[in-house]
Amino acid sequence: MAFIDLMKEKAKQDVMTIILPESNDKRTLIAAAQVLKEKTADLIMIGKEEKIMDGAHWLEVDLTGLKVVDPDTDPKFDHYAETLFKLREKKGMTLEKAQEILKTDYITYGVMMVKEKDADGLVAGACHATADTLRPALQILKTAPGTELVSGFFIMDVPNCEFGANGTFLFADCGLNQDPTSAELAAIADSSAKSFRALVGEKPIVAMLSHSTKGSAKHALVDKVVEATKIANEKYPQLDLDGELQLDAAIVPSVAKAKAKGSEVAGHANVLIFPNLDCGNIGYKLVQRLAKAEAYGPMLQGIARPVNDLSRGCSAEDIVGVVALTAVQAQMA
Ligand SMILES: CC(C)(COP(=O)(O)OP(=O)(O)OC[C@H]1O[C@@H](n2cnc3c(N)ncnc32)[C@H](O)[C@@H]1OP(=O)(O)O)[C@@H](O)C(=O)NCCC(=O)NCCS
Ligand SMILES: CC(=O)OP(=O)(O)O
Repeated sequence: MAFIDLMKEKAKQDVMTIILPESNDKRTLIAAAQVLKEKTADLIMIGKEEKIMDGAHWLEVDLTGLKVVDPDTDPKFDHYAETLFKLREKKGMTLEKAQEILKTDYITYGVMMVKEKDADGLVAGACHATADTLRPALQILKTAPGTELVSGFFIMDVPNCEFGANGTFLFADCGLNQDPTSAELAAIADSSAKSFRALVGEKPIVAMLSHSTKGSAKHALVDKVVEATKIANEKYPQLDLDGELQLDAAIVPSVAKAKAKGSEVAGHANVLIFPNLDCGNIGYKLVQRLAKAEAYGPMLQGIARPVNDLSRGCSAEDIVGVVALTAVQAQMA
């Protein structure tokens, strides 16, 4: 069974409530209809019911079962405004500002619903840049206890691929941390291994990627990954993790033999940790667009409750996939 079909089956076993706040986005409406039909989640959209139903009618999709929350009439509006004000008061938030944000920013409204456990998770980003999608979640939900930082990953499902876990990989960080330090890279590796095990269900084999394999190049960029590998191996000795490795040495057994003899990770990696966001973001888009891989994300890991992002280049099918993965994360939260 394909990875995403397994996720959908899991999601159906204990149905979670997921918010899709971008009710003005056509792909989101199409995706919502499919999610409701496949019963992988109960859905809430934020906005004006009449407008959403008009959109659905025009797109000829069926949104029967959808719950719509309108901030203008929601009886919980005042509670959310008061809570947001209190949460962010030290950062200069006023009650008036909180009310204004919640009237106009549906993503923040949805994040407040997740915070207050009126929903189990949220997916947005089809028509908002990542910074605008994730900032409210980082500010309001914060990092999960026991986690050093929030990071962004993709599950990549590559067709006709013998590498990774039968073509399934986790790539991180592809969405959030722009220039992680060595310590942050090590923390991203640990979170990624946990996410891979939880979602893909296989043993994570983690490669710390670089343009160098085991000292083949010298540069401060390489030193950062060498240090990250050292920190990760000291801090998380239970992980199968190695670095610094080039991508071919990380996933292709024959290249690993030549470049990284003796490494048990090289040639077998299924969790790929990129040295910075340029590499991660460009790397996932290359694999998605040129190898025609399914790319689900950017998913967040290390956040207190499930909120996940999308690329503005996503399809309705991608949204359906990320909703299923979010529901599975919510089941485990
Ligand atoms: C997400 C992002 C906007 C946050 O940075 P920012 O707007 O400068 O905001 P700040 O650094 O002030 O962070 C806002 C809050 O989030 C928290 N935060 C930011 N990054 C965090 C992380 N990785 N883990 C945990 N918390 C984080 C901060 O601590 C801060 O909390 P506070 O306001 O309670 O003090 C920034 O990291 C970013 O732009 N990332 C790249 C996104 C992107 O364009 N990706 C490419 C496409 S996917
Ligand atoms: C993940 C990502 O790159 O998002 P966007 O395409 O919206 O910038």
